[in-house]
Amino acid sequence: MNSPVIRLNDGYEIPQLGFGVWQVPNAGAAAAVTAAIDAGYRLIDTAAAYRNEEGVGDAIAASPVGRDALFITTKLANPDQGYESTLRAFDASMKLLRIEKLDLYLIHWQAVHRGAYLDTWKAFVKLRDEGRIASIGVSNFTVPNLERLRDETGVMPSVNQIELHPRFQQKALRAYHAKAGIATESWSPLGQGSLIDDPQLAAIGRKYGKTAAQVILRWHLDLGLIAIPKSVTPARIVENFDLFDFRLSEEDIAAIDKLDRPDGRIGPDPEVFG
Ligand SMILES: NC(=O)C1=CN([C@@H]2O[C@H](COP(=O)(O)OP(=O)(O)OC[C@H]3O[C@@H](n4cnc5c(N)ncnc54)[C@H](OP(=O)(O)O)[C@@H]3O)[C@@H](O)[C@H]2O)C=CC1
Ligand SMILES: O=C(O)C(=O)[C@@H](O)[C@H](O)C(=O)CO
Repeated sequence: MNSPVIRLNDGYEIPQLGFGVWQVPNAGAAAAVTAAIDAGYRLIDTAAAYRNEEGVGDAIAASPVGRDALFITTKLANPDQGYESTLRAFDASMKLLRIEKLDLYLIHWQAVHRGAYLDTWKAFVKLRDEGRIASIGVSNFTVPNLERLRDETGVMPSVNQIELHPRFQQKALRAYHAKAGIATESWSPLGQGSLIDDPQLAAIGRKYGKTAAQVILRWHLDLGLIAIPKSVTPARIVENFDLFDFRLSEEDIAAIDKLDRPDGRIGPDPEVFG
């Protein structure tokens, strides 16, 4: 079964369920991405900072699925922020990925102290206008900086990829995205694996004959989010895509809603990181 898709504010469609490759070594990236494509994933999420774009490129080149059926995301690394440096970094990523056109390019972090995200965004708009990228977006951006991009360039990001999982649900930012027409993409959707042992999630899973991981990922989909779980374990790669034969009840969604914690963040704080 195929992943459902979400329509972005620029008219392009993105698969709702994808495959992330942070912490997958370059040498193992081709095998992991090939297993993911075999399992049915079409969205692959990498980044220059992951240093595995070449391995991802190997899997794309060898894929039995045509390039047009795949949706490739990469991200601009923080030290490359700035107008000219972004143009150079984009070329470097495309050389490693060995593709003609990128589906989605993200500014990895707003990195406010660098003072360069606006110039970076202007370079993104140029690359999009030249047809080298379909969709442009950001990651780890806060509302004032999203609005600054829109106000200064007239282009609102299509996606904001943010840390989001049942213990850190980002309700306020999600509500803003919904009003502003920005798609929310959940990074570390499984809480980096920390939520898998939650007994409540396992109990919900038993009702559907599913694992806690599948319940969490189904929750992302039922909320209308894009989720990009990572695994290098072939059975888990398959398990995490086996979500399309059930939906969570309103009661179960309400129970997961209560797992949200003000201190539930696992990764860096976007206000200061980068
Ligand atoms: N924009 C950003 O700043 C960030 C983006 N990301 C993106 O989000 C993706 C996903 O986030 P990530 O931090 O990797 O964490 P995830 O929430 O996807 O969790 C991955 C961890 O969970 C384990 N796991 C996966 N599936 C299962 C399962 N079914 N049962 C039990 N354990 C499981 C994996 O182990 P194993 O691999 O050993 O199977 C791994 O340790 C990244 O790969 C990256 O693409 C992530 C962080 C920041
Ligand atoms: O995985 C990513 O996309 C990240 O940005 C993380 O590596 C993040 O930089 C981090 O967790 C650093 O500790």
